[in-house]
Amino acid sequence: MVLQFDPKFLTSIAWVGFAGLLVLLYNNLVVKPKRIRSKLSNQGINGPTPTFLLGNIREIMKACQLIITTSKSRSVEVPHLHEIAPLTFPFLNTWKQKYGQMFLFSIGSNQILYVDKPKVVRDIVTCASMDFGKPIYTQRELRPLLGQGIVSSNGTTWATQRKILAPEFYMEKVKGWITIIGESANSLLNQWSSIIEAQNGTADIKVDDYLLRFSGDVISKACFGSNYSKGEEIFSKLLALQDIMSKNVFSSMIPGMRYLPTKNNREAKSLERELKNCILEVVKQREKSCHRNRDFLQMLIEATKNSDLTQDATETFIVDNCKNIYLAGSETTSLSIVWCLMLLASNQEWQDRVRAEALEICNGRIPDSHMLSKMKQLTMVIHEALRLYPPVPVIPKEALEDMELGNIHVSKGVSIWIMCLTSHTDPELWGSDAYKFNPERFANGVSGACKLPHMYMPFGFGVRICLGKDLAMTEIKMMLSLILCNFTFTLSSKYIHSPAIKLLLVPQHGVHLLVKKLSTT
Ligand code: HEM
Repeated sequence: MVLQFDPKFLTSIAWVGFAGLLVLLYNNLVVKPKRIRSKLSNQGINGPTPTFLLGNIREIMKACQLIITTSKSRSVEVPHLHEIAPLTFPFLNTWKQKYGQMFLFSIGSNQILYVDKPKVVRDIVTCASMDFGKPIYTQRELRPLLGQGIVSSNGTTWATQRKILAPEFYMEKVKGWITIIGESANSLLNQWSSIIEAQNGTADIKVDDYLLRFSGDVISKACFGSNYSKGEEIFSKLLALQDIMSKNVFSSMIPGMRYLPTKNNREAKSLERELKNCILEVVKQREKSCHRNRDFLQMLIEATKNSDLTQDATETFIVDNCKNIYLAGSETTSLSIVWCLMLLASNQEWQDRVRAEALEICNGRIPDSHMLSKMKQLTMVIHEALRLYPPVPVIPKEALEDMELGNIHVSKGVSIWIMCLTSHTDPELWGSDAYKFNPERFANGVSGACKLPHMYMPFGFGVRICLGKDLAMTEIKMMLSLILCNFTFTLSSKYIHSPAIKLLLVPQHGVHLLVKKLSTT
């Protein structure tokens, strides 16, 4: 029997559907944001007026553009004071002066509550509720990059992923990777030595890419074991995808933007597909081979074997989490080393101090984890660099349900930005030298350095705290101690001090160092 419908009936259905869609859009783009704003305004929290669809994107882009233009002509010198929030987030700085330590602004239709008040930050940092998660906009807007992996997922999906992934990065596991880390670091030393030799004793080296290769190399080997050359291919595709996505981070948040067939969107889609195929190819090879490595990829494969996930869900779980570990673990680590080198190059006294410590402990050997744990002065320098130049300068969260945070009623759907750049340099918490490089403040740990230790959060906070913290600290210490034992370095005249945001806190023009072999006499 063939069902026949009256065309008039079908037209009315289409109109009802269209009207429903309009109501839904009106509700999401106008009614909901207005309700959120008015609820916060009643609690004394205000902010810049948003425009329809764009929110405050125009002001944000204008402020950032101004900074990019002026940075091109900025002088070479590293400032005596490392006050970088006004350079990197000029719009937040302006609004903070106008609306105080808490205000609301919008990116597209996303309502963002900026919080800088120590008492409220403390309540947020200690909130263990599962209703407090990662912003939904990161899942939506950064989907090609992050998929539904651990970095952006929420609820039970996140809890399952964390339970499987976290033990793989405990210190005991990291100790098992120490040879891989040492070998990858050694390969950088050999490359720099050859360049220095070829340039008669002093080389001007832009260090960023070497360090990114180092941290990518470590993850490739730790995650993919013997298939690590495939890991390198995956890493370079991910970097290309990250580059595309970081170009229009704000405009991609305009509602509907990600559906348009723009050049960027098409390229991102195609790279996303290639990445998926690459990772699944390695998985297939593994399943055929009788040789089973005990690496991260194998653990992901085995975790899905005992689950009731469908074939599609299994593939998504493996692919997205491989991508997440590369993204979360490579550039963050390499940037931390780059900022440490910049600070040590411009503070000769500290460079000499940490070199003396590293030489004494290493005594000509590649350090093991016990030797690394004895490097107290180096740990102080790393903490100080992470304080002044945290690679993740803003930690975004979202109220997934209506909730109370530090006496503020926050509606479901409000994103909350905790900016560690500012909490790391608040003179009330760190003293009058808060903007100065002074690793000595960490001589008695974080609690000795800061009046409210929870305000130091380079690795985030709460249940979502970085799970690669131990691996990152081990890599940073290994690389820095070996560089210090083999080379001396100062800032090159090519270096332009220009911290900028490209998803992470990066030196916009890279870090150029003048590097010499350390004389052993
Ligand atoms: C110095 C280097 C690193 C820094 C500064 C850093 C910083 C961060 C920050 C700020 C977060 C967000 C925490 C939050 O939302 O409260 C995070 C999450 C995460 N990091 Fe790291 N990270 C680093 C290295 C690594 C490494 C080496 C790995 C692994 C290979 C890694 C894996 C992750 C993962 C998987 C998450 C998501 C955790 C979750 O949501 O449950 N990170 N990291």
